[in-house]
Amino acid sequence: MTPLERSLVPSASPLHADAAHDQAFCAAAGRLAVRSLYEELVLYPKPGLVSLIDSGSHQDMDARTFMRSLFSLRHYFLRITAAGMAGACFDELKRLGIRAEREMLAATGGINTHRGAIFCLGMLCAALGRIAASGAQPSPEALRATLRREWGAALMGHADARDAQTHGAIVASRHAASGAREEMALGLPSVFDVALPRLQATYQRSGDMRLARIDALFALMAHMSDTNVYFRGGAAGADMVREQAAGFLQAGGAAAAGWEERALDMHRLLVRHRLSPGGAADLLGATCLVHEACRRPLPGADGA
Ligand SMILES: CC(C)(COP(=O)(O)OP(=O)(O)OC[C@H]1O[C@@H](n2cnc3c(N)ncnc32)[C@H](O[C@H]2O[C@H](COP(=O)(O)OP(=O)(O)OP(=O)(O)O)[C@@H](O)[C@H]2O)[C@@H]1O)[C@@H](O)C(=O)NCCC(=O)NCCS
Ligand SMILES: Nc1ncnc2[nH]cnc12
Repeated sequence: MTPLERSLVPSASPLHADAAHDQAFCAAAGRLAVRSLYEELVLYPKPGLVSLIDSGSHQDMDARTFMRSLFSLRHYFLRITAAGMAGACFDELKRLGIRAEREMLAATGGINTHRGAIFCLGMLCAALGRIAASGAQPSPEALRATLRREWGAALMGHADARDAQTHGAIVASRHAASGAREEMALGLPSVFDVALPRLQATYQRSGDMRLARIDALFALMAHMSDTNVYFRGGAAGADMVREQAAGFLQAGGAAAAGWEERALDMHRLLVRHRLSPGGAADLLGATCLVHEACRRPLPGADGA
């Protein structure tokens, strides 16, 4: 851990006496969150999305924009883990999230690369910190229960209180579609009930994490309501993304022969229609974070 990382964890949690352990844990959780978003970025093929190979349906951003964004977020995830560990209320977490959004926009020249990720992975990091403070090990069940118990009511309020004309708000007013706020208020059902089981099943069968992430991404696209897709493509665009992704999974997903060509076909189709499932990309990052954080203890966690 660097001295700067150490200084970002202001004081040990009152519940957990060992400051060095707390600092190591927050630094490891922060690095894992950034790495999870990096794993999402480098995955290919991803229909309509930016990768190292191409910019999908985007004209104003490429992989370099995402790398700049990730660099700007490295201290945020550490800070929000520490805040969760110290028992912060939602308003404090929100202040950190808003500051991180500002830093991301400054790093990308005003382009929204990771707003959904700042929100969803940020809350997950806070929950990881909270669990570590109690001396427990993270598990998907513990993460979900912590989100509900500690910040559930405030997240419900956040979902109801739309204060700005964001793309998500515009979509909510035009379509019967939920978005990041509702997903978070319900405790990330798309991550815990849809993407994580799919990622784990494919990984168990194939032992190949790339294939597992591909299947998890397609499961998300087939299931969720992604305000990015609705904003650009309306209900017809959202139906197209869901049907195409469901068709890919019905054909056997990433386990079936010829899966890569089928995924590329969908990529080309979405690019033709200018559709980009950015919400699904963010939730894939969240799924990778949950999977890795629960697989083995993070440095600094009790027993690690
Ligand atoms: C709660 C907020 C995140 C705001 O949400 P809201 O829905 O009101 O506002 P949006 O600005 O639209 O942001 C929502 C972002 O969430 C992602 N997303 C979409 N659907 C879902 C979903 N079902 N579940 C989870 N996440 C979802 C999505 O992120 C991706 O979209 C980015 C690009 O989006 P956009 O700006 O629309 O850009 P383009 O398509 O390029 O636009 P055009 O070219 O067409 O013009 C992409 O990169 C992904 O990141 C949405 O962006 C939040 O703002 C908030 O409350 N912030 C405060 C911080 C906070 O509360 N923190 C708490 C502690 S962490
Ligand atoms: N790879 C990606 N492409 C486009 N939007 C995204 N939002 C998060 N990750 C993304």
